[in-house]
Amino acid sequence: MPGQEGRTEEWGIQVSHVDRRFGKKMVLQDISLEVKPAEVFGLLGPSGSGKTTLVKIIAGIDEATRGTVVVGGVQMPRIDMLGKIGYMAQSDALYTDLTAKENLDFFASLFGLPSKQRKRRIEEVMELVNLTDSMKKLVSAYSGGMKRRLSLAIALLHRPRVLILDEPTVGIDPALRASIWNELRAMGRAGTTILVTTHVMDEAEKCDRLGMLRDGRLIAVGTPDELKAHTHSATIEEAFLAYGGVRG
Ligand SMILES: Nc1ncnc2c1ncn2[C@@H]1O[C@H](COP(=O)(O)OP(=O)(O)OP(=O)(O)O)[C@@H](O)[C@H]1O
Repeated sequence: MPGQEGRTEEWGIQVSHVDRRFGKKMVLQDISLEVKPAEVFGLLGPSGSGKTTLVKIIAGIDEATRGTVVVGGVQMPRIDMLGKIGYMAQSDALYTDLTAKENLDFFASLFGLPSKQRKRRIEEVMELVNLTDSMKKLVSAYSGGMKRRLSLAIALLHRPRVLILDEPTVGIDPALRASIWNELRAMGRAGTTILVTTHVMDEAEKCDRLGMLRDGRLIAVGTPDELKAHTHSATIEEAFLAYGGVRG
């Protein structure tokens, strides 16, 4: 239907021959990868390997020096994709002098969430990240982990078809981390395409497929089992090291 969101099968991500250079520094080199619709795809790599730079380009916040990125059939960056992509940055983009509820209201209107659905959806996402009791608190009084959780709630608010999460569970305790991952898996099954960066190996195991980045290059792509089998490794960490990665 014209003007309607695409069908689930259209919401994949295609990255083709992407370079990103900052001055003389080549931060991403010839990255090509495909995230299939409704897949949970993990980007794994040590600090400084280029994960954030790559997800920013995919989300349309930064632009490649060379190469193309297509999300949901649309070449990025495109301002009108804002409402279709949920992006959670590594540093929280929150208004600290507002309450959580006020932040959610602001982003809900920015995303064009119909006001009828707004209240209910805000309650749902806050419940999901276990912040219901802190809805009216000023964000300046939130801990680091609470801010991460609120950022995640905001990224989920408009039920985006594509969810891009940059280290979403940093500073979040193991029990809540497990419940957030359960929810991400459920969203994947329900048709959301999810791209997530992580340092955490047990999170990597929960992804359908993984891309391993080192020094701005993609050194391996596959399911966790494929990557382990290919390198005769017992764990993803061992596989990563076998592919030439370094510890994060
Ligand atoms: N705006 C910029 N100008 C110059 N260099 C940059 C810029 N943004 C990123 N870089 C460099 O690009 C490289 C990759 O950074 P990036 O943040 O993408 O890595 P990362 O894998 O996400 O690391 P981390 O896990 O620590 O977040 C780093 O060497 C960083 O210093």
